[in-house]
Amino acid sequence: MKNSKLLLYFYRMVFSISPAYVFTILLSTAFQAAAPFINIIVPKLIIDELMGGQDRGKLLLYASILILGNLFFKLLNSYFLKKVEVGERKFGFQLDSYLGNKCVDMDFENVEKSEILDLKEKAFFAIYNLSAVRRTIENGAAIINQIITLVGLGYILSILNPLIILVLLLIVCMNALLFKKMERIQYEDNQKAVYDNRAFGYYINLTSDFSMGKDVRLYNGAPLLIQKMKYFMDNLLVIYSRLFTETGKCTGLSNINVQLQIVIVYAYLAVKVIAEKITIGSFTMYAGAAKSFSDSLLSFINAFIDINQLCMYLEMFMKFDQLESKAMEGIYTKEDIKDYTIEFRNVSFAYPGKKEYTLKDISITIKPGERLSIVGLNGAGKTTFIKLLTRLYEPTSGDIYLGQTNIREIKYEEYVKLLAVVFQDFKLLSYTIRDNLNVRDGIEEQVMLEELEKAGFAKDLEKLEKGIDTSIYKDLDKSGVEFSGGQSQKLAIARALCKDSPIVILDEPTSALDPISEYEVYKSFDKLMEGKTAIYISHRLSSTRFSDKIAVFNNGMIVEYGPHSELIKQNESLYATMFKTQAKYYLEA
Ligand SMILES: Nc1ncnc2c1ncn2[C@@H]1O[C@H](COP(=O)(O)OP(=O)(O)OP(=O)(O)O)[C@@H](O)[C@H]1O
Repeated sequence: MKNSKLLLYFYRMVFSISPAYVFTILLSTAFQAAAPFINIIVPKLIIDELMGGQDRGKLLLYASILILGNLFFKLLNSYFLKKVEVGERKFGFQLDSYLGNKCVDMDFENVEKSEILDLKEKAFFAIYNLSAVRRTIENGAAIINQIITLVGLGYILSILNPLIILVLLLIVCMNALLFKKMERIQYEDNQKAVYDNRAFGYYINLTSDFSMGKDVRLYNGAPLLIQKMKYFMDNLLVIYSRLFTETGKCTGLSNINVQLQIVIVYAYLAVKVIAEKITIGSFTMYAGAAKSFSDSLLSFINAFIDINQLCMYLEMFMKFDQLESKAMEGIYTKEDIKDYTIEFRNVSFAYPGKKEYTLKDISITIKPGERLSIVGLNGAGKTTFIKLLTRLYEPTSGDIYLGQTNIREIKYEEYVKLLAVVFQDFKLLSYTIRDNLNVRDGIEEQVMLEELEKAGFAKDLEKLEKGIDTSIYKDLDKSGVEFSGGQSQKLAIARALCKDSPIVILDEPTSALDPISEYEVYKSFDKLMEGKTAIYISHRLSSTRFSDKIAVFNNGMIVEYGPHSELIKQNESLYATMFKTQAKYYLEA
């Protein structure tokens, strides 16, 4: 994308997030640009008056303009500085939530793609480590500011000698080239450091992630962690030491240039004064104007180069911002769907970046209200089947229908209302139980309590002092409770039930429940599902007794399908073998 287009896109986005912030910056910029002129023009008038007429009235007037003018601009600038600071904070929060929404809306399959992770890393690095957004806004303001100042000062200097502008321009350009070189080195090195930064950050987070504490301690993980951290830290140090050496050289050279410029301008002005071509007052004014002109020019060029350089980073940010979410496509709403028959038609699926298919030519129909149990050996593709049904991934080929509608054509946020899912690795949030269960508009406390009871959590709830208002985990509430695996699973089941969706999907729903709780859950399965379609994956094959149909997955295919009573009769079937092996184990024990 061309830089001008990129910047237009960017400033439009900033303006759409916070128009007030943009206006404050523009006003602040205009006042900042006007301020220096007082200190360049008025001292000349004072000095000339002192060397000439020495009119007290005039001197008093000039001195008053100088003092009051400076005071006025100082007050105004510090007022706007504070306003910009507050605006910047507010804009920062708005940008955080904008990016947060972007991440949440991103297609799930993108979350696992390394190129997308890298893009996100680069985009976030630009924003949070390089403050690319703030710098682009500031540079934009600086460019406007400097243009106003340069036009004014350029006019003053052109009265002296237009050539002086040329000399200043040359020296400033030399400095600008050095600055550009520094920026390029910085960009290259920052890009090189992306992977090492990500890996180092990952290991650093691991050290402070207490949920990993048990595994780290019991598997002697600390030395390996330290070793990995050191490895990536050493890589980063090599990159950054080159960066600082190179940028140091550039800074030294540019300082020499600045001194050279001072010598040239002062020598020229001194010659003019000696030749009585200009007054002492004019000497002061031109010297001040030349210094300010060169400062402004350098700031202008630097802001210009910096903004161009930042475009390289902003491009990552824009690419990330423009990632389209397939999940957001679709036209139909929940109300348009009258028939909840689920149909997989010749569905095959390979994970992104993988050649081999995890699911191969799956065709199956699940009628409304039916209970389907999915069983199979580890890695057979059971969870992947659920991921496709829940649209976390799209089939590589084939289609999934709900009634007569391809699920792709249903708006994603509407589609997920039809599903209540408990994944193997479900996550509860660090809110209260009530907030975790508040998954449907208008849900009442009584319903939450009933679903908690159905999921077998009633007795646990009685023991909680704050009942349904107990916080889960201690992240945000000191009195929060760390529930056991089984208790958490009951809460996750209750949350799914609270959604009151016509299709319930449970992946290993009872794996963490004690045998009695599991028995209770299965006993009340009819009540629990209440005519909903239920799909569940379980390695405990006793659960299949409660299902209407069983689909046996092997190597990404459905190899057996039917009710328990039929499959168990086929002695050689995978299902019968698995069922009998488990039953034998229990009986022998
Ligand atoms: N995100 C992923 N990227 C690449 N491959 C994956 C991903 N998730 C799973 N797989 C692979 O897909 C295959 C099927 O995994 P899946 O989780 O569907 O199996 P499963 O039948 O649910 O297994 P289990 O009974 O162990 O839970 C496995 O070989 C697994 O390694």
